[in-house]
Amino acid sequence: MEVVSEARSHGGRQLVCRHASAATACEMTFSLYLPPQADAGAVPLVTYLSGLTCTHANVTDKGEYRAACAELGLAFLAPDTSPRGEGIADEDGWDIGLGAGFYVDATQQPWSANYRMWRYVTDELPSLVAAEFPLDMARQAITGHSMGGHGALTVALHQPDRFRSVSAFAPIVAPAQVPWGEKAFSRYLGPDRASWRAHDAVALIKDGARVPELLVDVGDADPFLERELKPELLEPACADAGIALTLRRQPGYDHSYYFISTFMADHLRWHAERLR
Ligand SMILES: N[C@@H](CCC(=O)N[C@@H](CSC=O)C(=O)NCC(=O)O)C(=O)O
Repeated sequence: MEVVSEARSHGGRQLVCRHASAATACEMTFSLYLPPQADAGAVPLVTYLSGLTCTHANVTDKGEYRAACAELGLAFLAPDTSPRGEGIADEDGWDIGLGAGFYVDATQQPWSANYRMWRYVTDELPSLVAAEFPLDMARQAITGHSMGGHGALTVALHQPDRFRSVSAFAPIVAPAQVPWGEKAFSRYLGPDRASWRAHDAVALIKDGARVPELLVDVGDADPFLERELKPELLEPACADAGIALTLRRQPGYDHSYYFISTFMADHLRWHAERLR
């Protein structure tokens, strides 16, 4: 692993790192913020999964998480959203291919050669950062935005014992039912819709997956709300499953990092309470 850049921020360290990934068979870049408390011992880890078109850099530059992480003693990990590099499969459109890995392990050619983002974010990257940095992996939380909100929800629903808390900003809650998800899953997972259920938060909950509670913020001026995000589908699913859902519709907010950064500290405080 190579540290590409390091900068002091709020008394801690903002790192950008690159490494050769076995999961995606290419070089991957991630960012990691270590709060000042990491100088004295292992700190809890919040993983943030980003949305379509993003690299690690979008939230690192615009997410405004560092002041709260420094105050609360939280590390903040931001992976990339897809494999990248020469020879990696891609297709026209910002909602498929590069920047749009959808946090699944593709089973279909040509995608399956590199698009193994599930394995990357659930196994390879956590193992790497646990070995390299002072992180308390018994205290983990996960969050994300849009496609990354879908990733955070599905990862936590599959691994409820690993994460003490899960939240999301404007998540795609039922990708198998909306155009972004149908496009990605048909390419990456193939035509058998039964195989999509393992990567659809609403379907997972209906099929018995459980977390104790969820915090979800959406902006009511988000242009993707009705067609792609459909947060209302979470409400009956969580009610039937006994999952305590806090779904907040924030007036006037859109889908951008202006929205995410407004509520970032709020989410981090919510996670910190559960990571104590
Ligand atoms: N075509 C636009 C819109 C892409 C966009 O809004 N991407 C969101 C995530 S959407 C769901 O996963 C995003 O986070 N963009 C990055 C940012 O810094 O705002 C475009 O290409 O900009």
